[in-house]
Amino acid sequence: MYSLSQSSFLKNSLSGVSRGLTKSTSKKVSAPSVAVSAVSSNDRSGDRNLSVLENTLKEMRENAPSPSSSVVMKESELTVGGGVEDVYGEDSATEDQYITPWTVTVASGYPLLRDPHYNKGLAFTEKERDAHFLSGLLPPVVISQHTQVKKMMHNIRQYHVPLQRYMAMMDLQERNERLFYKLLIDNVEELLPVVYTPTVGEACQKYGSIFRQPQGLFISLKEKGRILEVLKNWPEKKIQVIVVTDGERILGLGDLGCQGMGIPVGKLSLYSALGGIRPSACLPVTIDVGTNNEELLKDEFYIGLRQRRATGQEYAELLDEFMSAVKQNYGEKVLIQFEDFANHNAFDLLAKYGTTHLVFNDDIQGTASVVLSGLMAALKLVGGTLAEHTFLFLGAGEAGTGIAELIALEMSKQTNVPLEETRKKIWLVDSKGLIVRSRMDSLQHFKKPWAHERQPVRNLLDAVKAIKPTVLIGSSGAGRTFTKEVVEAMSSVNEKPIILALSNPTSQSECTAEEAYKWSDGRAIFASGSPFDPVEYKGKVFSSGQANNAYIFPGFGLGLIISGAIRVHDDMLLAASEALAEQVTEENLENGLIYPPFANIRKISAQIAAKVAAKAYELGLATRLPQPEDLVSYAESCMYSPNYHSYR
Ligand SMILES: O=C([O-])CC(=O)C(=O)O
Ligand SMILES: [Mg+2]
Repeated sequence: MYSLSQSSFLKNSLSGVSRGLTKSTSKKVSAPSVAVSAVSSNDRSGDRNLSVLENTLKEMRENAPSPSSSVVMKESELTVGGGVEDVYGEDSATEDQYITPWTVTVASGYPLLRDPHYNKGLAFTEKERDAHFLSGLLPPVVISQHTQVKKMMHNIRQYHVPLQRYMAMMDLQERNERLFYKLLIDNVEELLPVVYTPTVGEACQKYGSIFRQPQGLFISLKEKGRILEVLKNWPEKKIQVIVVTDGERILGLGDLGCQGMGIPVGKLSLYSALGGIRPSACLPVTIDVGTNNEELLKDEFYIGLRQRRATGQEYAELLDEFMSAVKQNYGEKVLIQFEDFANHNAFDLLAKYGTTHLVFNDDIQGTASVVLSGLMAALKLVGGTLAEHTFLFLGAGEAGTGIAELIALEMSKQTNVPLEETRKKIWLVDSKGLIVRSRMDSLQHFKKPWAHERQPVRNLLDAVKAIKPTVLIGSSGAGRTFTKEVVEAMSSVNEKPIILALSNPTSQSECTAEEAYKWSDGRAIFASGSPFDPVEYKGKVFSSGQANNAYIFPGFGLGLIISGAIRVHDDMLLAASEALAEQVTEENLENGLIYPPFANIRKISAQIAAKVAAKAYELGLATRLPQPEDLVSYAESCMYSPNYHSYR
């Protein structure tokens, strides 16, 4: 049997493999910075499987979204599972990472049908069936991937319960990864709400009951002291993006503990589908330090540690060990996206690791970038510059203060007015009312920059009346807080009030699209974090955009990866906002849409990636040299394609 030391190497785009080399040598290859480690044993079916291996390697070389066009390759000797060959790019993290304690067979025959990375189901051709011992294992018919997509869509549409659709999609991902991504990419507008918000929220709430297969790495307090070892248990070695949560603030649903895993899994499937990052380069991680959710602690199906959350030093040490282990195992160019941490950790983690790691907080930075982009587009409808508008937020956490800061930064760049001044155009309301100077002493540190001079105001409605904002942004995670009175108050002071209800999932949205249009008498420019269907009001159909960080993070991450960026910089967020806003057409705007349709997201992601990468080069933060001439086509050429390849 011909097997690979961790078969998943195959799924990593590969730069080359050679057999029987045991001496350390080095050579130039024109291909990416990824690795293969192949292990041959004495099984007689080796040669059969080899053809799969070679073709798969070829396929992956063709399909490799790697930043490197040329890397030095080394072969060295390992002693795992028999005669060994190992090839790895020099910019891989450490050689040691390829010494793994076990091997996995690259399947042919029945196991091939059970391997989601290579399985093509009924799309295996006659020749492939003959060559790979599949004859008789499949019914006679051979169908195309296109027909498979059609069939799956038909099947999924039979389910009327969103969670069933979600489970059908997860099953597909476990069965046939390429078909899953093909389906998602080709039907992105229909399937985004299934694999992402709002359904992923319900999936997390019920994750214990629907859990079937681990889709990511669970790192709990039990793993303290051996997180590096745990990382090595993950079958993929060349990781480019990690999305990590500790489950404490999942969407607007609160503490879901270990069951927050649905979020990194969902985000990373968008990284691949929307941003073209190879699925095998994506690692979902949930850090389990317990949960304070009493219901989950009592739930017999709960999958996490049954204890209250560790905090303070215990928490910090676990996170620190994780961050160090990631860097040690995957190198410093792996992107770590923090997702759905509670406010009290999110800001500190970003500040702490922002100077040592390539980190990005999606809720603070991704949401900020997508909202700023929507505002740039909305200004084309309402007129004026950013600095001529007044902003009021409900919610002063990660999203609220993150967006506020990016708006203030952009205003400052546009007007040459210091940040301290531009911030004064932005007001935030939290659970205690308007954030004003007299509350300064009791405010959490991330709220302090927003404490401006004014009389205290106790609630949102009074704040709208007092501030008379032109833009109202909901980022509190609390649903139904933009009441009729609030929307009417916005509409009484604005011809076209801009109203963004960002909280997710739909149940937590500050108001519905229908409410926004009805209560503003059809004048609101509205977008929301979770999608709403078009609304008919007074004979006119109103479509609203989805102000969701899903527009940003996939392209943003791609831009970081293709430039080999080593740090995230705020100017990259601004670049991403501009790139996205440029994709909004006149026609979109005429229809009240301040975001382009998701149907074009791969092209949009390439544009975002190019602008982000260009900024990384400009700032001297890019390590992939020389800079490609045409970054947009380079980004496109690096994107993962879910089309099948032939295994001849
Ligand atoms: O996941 C989403 O839909 C957007 C997001 O980051 C959040 O709400 O936390
Ligand atoms: Mg989030």
